Amino acid sequence: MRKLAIIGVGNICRQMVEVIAQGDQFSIAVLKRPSAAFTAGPGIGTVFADIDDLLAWKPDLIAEAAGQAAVSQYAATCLRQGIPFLVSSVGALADENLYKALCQAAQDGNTRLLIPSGAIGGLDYVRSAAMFDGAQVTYESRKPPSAWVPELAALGIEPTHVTEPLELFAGMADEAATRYPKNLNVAATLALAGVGMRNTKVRVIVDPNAPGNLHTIKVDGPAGSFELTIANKPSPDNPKTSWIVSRSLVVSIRRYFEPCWVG
Ligand SMILES: NC(=O)C1=CN([C@@H]2O[C@H](COP(=O)(O)OP(=O)(O)OC[C@H]3O[C@@H](n4cnc5c(N)ncnc54)[C@H](OP(=O)(O)O)[C@@H]3O)[C@@H](O)[C@H]2O)C=CC1
Ligand SMILES: O=C([O-])CC(=O)C(=O)O
Repeated sequence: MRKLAIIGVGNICRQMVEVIAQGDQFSIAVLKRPSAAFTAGPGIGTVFADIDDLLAWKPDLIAEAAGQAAVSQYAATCLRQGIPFLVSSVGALADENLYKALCQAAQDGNTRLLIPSGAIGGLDYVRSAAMFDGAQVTYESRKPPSAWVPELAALGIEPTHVTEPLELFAGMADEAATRYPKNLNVAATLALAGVGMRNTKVRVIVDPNAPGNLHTIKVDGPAGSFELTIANKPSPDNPKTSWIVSRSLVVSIRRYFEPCWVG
C-alpha cells in the first residue's frame, strides 16, 4: 500500500479522502495546523501537526490542499527529501523565485513538482499552441457573488447588492493569482502551461447571473484557435473552490503512479 499525505484538512482534503478511501490503494495521513481542532475520521490513518513528523512517516507523495503560504512553507523541504509534491495552490508559483527554487529542489531530490489542471482543462492544447511564436492566451473567471464574499466586503460591497456583472480585475496572471489566492490559482496554472505569467491576460468578473464557476480560456495563434468555457459547480462546502478540483488532484495522484496515462 502506498502512503499519501495531504497538507490541509479542509474542503478539498475531505473530498479527496472520500474518493480515495473508496478504492485506491493508499494509506492517508494529513497535516493540520498545530492550532486546528481536527481528529482523524474515516479514511484518515494519521493526523500530524508538524511537517517533520509527516516526513518521518515517509510518504510516497504529498498533496497540498491548504493555501499558497503552505506551498512556500513546505514544498522545498519535501522535494529535497525526494518526495513528489502536488500543488493545488498554484498561484504561489507566480513568485518566479519560488517557482525556480522548487524546480531546483525537485531536481536535487530527483523527484517532481506536480501541477494539476485543477478547476480548468484544455492545458494539453494550450501547451502545444504556446510552442508557436505569437500565440496569445487569455482567461476569464466569472463566479457568482457567493464566491467573493470576503473580497466584496473588503470593498464595502454587500454581495446581495451586486445585481450586474462587476469587473473586479483586468491584468496579468501573476497579479491575479497573487491578489486573489483563493479564486485565481488557475490563472497561474494556465500561465505555466502556456505563454507565461506576464503574457497571460486575465479578467475577473463577479457575475450574479453566473450559473456556477465559469472559466473561459481562449487561445489564438499560428497553429489555430481555441475557446473553452467550463461551467463548474462550486464545492458544497466552499463556493470559491469548484467541486471538480479534488477529483483533479486524485487523477494527478493516480496518474503519477500508473504505468500508462492518457492526456
Ligand atoms: N488549482 C486549482 O484549480 C484550485 C486551487 N485551490 C487551492 O486549494 C486551496 C484549498 O482549498 P479548499 O480545500 O477548498 O479550502 P479550505 O479553506 O476548505 O481548506 C484549506 C485548509 O487548509 C488549512 N491550512 C491553511 N494553511 C495551512 C498550513 N500552512 N498548514 C496546514 N493547514 C493549513 C486551512 O486551515 P485554516 O482554515 O485554519 O486556514 C483549511 O483547513 C485554496 O486555498 C486554493 O489555494 C482551490 C481551488 C481551485
Ligand atoms: O475552483 C475554482 O473555480 C478556481 C479557484 O478557486 C482557484 O483557481 O483558486
